[in-house]
Amino acid sequence: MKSRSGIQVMAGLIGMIRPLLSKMCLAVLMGCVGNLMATFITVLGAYGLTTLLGLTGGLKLSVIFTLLAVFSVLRGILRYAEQASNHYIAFKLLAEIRHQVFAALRKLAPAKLDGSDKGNLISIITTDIELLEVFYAHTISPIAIAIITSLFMSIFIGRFDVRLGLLAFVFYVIVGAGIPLVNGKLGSALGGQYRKQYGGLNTAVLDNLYGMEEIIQYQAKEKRLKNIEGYTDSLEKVNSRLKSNEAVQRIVTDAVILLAGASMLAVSMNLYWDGTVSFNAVLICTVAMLGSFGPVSALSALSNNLTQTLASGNRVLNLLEEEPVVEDVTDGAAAADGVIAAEHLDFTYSETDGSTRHVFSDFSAEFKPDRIYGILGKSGCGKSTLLKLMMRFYETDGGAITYGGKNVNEINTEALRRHISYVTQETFLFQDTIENNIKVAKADATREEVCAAAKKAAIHEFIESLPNGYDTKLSELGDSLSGGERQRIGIARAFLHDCPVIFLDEPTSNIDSLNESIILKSLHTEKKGKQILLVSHRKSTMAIADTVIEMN
Ligand SMILES: Nc1ncnc2c1ncn2[C@@H]1O[C@H](COP(=O)(O)OP(=O)(O)OP(=O)(O)O)[C@@H](O)[C@H]1O
Repeated sequence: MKSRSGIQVMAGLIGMIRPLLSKMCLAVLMGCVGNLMATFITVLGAYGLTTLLGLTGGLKLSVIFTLLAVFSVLRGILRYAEQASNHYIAFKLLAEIRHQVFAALRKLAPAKLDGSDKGNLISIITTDIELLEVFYAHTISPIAIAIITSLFMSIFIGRFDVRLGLLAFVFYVIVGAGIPLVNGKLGSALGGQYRKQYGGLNTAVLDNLYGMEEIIQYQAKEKRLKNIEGYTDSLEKVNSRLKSNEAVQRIVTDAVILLAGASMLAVSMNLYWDGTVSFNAVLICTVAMLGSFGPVSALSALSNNLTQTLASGNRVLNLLEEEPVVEDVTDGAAAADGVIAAEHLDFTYSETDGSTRHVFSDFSAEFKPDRIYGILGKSGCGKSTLLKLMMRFYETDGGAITYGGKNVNEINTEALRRHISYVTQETFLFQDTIENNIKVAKADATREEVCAAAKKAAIHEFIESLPNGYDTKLSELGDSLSGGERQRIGIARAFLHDCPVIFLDEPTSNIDSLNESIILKSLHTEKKGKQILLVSHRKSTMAIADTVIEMN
């Protein structure tokens, strides 16, 4: 995984704001004015004190009270407006980022989803993106507000004496930049570690959910629980270190703010004794110093979450920038008819962790129209991989896959996939009705077409026997259906799709011989004008193949 510095992640995330820049500027402006009003509510108190003490240079009490009333009301309104704008920007951007992430996933799938790191992917899509809200709503404008208000206050204090202004500036820099930078540096590895562990925990939980039956059957509960506990323990350890960093940061920030007030008092008193400044200045500068740390101390506190936010930002940016294993062809041929051929194929899987799995060396085969081909071979020899290469889920390292003599890399990927019905070893069922699940293959199919496809796949009678028939809703994970029923729905999809090429990967592995014979008969009837490739270990299924290709 590419690792960026905090500044690089921020630059990447800020780059996405461009369309909402004007709203962000408005939010910053309201934030600055609101925070300065909050500071001046205390500073006006100091002016009032100087007036009550009868010192020169004070303001009239009526003016002070009027300003106090105006500032108090406006402060509230501006704070609300600033927060509302920031959240509007944040949620608009989150929606945009989600669009971008799903567009990236569409490009990266199916190879990316073939990998093992699904839990991590889910935590990027859900919690990591969610965390960016903190960056957009509570990070960018606070940084801008802290810089602008600190400069304003340094100038305001500096008007009494430049040295006092400089002193204030130095303390603002320490609280607003020094402490967060040191804190961020100390916590950045921890923030990254926390996000990584969180992704790992997601993967482990998903694994256990999907493998619940195996866990129960082989009594692996203790071991799996230990595995989850391992993740939660290390998450807790990282979290408690993050929390103790946060506590130290708060203590140090408060101490520095008190030191700033004391220093301002000491230095301004010295200048007063020298006769350089009035007693007014001593009072007002000290109160202004103590009352103006709101924006910079917010920055200081922000560094605690910033490490995690930036780690999340890094993971989201990595996903957005990830190059797909295969780029879709959009300017190629629109059709993929004719003989399908694998010509001297070489292929090796490469995992993100650097490991590889060599599958093909100089493999060749040919598949002609109007025929059913059976593909045989021992487990793991690459039968499914051959189908995936023909679907162009992966690109070959050497040799070529051709359709009617055209290289698969020169055929529009969308047209290619529209040309093929691909039934995988596992049929995914959506939480929808059975009819809609079959209609995934052809959205505008009529009920008659759906029934016809279901009959060919030997699932019609079963569906009709359900109280709600084709309108039956499938529960989550489709667990309410048996493996064979799921498989037959997958096959019904392929019949409904009605393509010139059909790839079936172990289509009958869970199906009884009666239903198998109905499906095989349907395939036999359908084979005219089609190329059907059948991967199976079952002799009875292989019996309908016109040609059997043995893979070694
Ligand atoms: N996404 C992947 N990343 C890395 N290796 C993979 C991936 N998919 C499959 N493999 C490996 O490639 C080899 C070929 O896998 P493939 O699924 O094509 O075999 P198969 O002949 O269809 O096996 P089976 O008959 O058991 O279904 C196997 O060793 C498998 O572990």
